[in-house]
Amino acid sequence: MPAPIQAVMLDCDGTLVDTLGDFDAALNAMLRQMRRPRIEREQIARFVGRGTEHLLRCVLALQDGGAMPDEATFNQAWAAYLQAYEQVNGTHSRLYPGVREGLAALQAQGLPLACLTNKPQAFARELMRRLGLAPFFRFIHGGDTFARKKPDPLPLLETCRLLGAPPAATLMVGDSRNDAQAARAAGCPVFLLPYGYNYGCPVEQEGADAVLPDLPAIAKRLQAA
Ligand SMILES: O=C(O)COP(=O)(O)O
Ligand SMILES: [Mg+2]
Repeated sequence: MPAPIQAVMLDCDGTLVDTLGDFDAALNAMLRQMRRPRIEREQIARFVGRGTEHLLRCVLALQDGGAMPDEATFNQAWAAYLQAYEQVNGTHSRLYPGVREGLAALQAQGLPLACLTNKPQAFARELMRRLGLAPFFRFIHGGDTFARKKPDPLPLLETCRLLGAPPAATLMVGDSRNDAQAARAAGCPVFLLPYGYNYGCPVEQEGADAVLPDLPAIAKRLQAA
């Protein structure tokens, strides 16, 4: 770790919260409404992490032999999905083990924290509130907060600026190559957790500064540094 860490940004889906149950419920409600076949969780997990547009395009293309949806189909899916997700948000989600303790340990070290996800901001804020995590974060930023989303470095750079810490001293904690690529491009150090959604690939190959088992292990590593 080149510079002492002054602030931490944490991804949401696959890092803090196992949201696969919410994605499952909302996507299958959308597909039902569109009179399409259902999709299984294992398949959904491979599409999570690059935001809602990407998720919907992947699901529809999978069902249509790889053909991307036309605008009307996409717009229908988008409206149905957002409505369904808003209804289920948090109902079928659970925190990964150690998340609350890990966030408390980071906070106890005096580190300002931000949640930085590709989920729409309104859904992310409501989810954090429902799970009781909102008070840990100075900012909760989503995929629609800035002009571009991860793996673009922009949301990380903007969040660092708001946190008042230089990118080189702001740690990104995530579960996927989007987080690693965005962090690299922003000049932020990055730790990955192995239990989330990384397109079905092991996170060890994503070039992170470290892969650690859970959030408490990350807090311990920062304290020891
Ligand atoms: O793709 C999403 O909707 C959320 O993904 P993230 O929380 O891992 O950024
Ligand atoms: Mg993630």
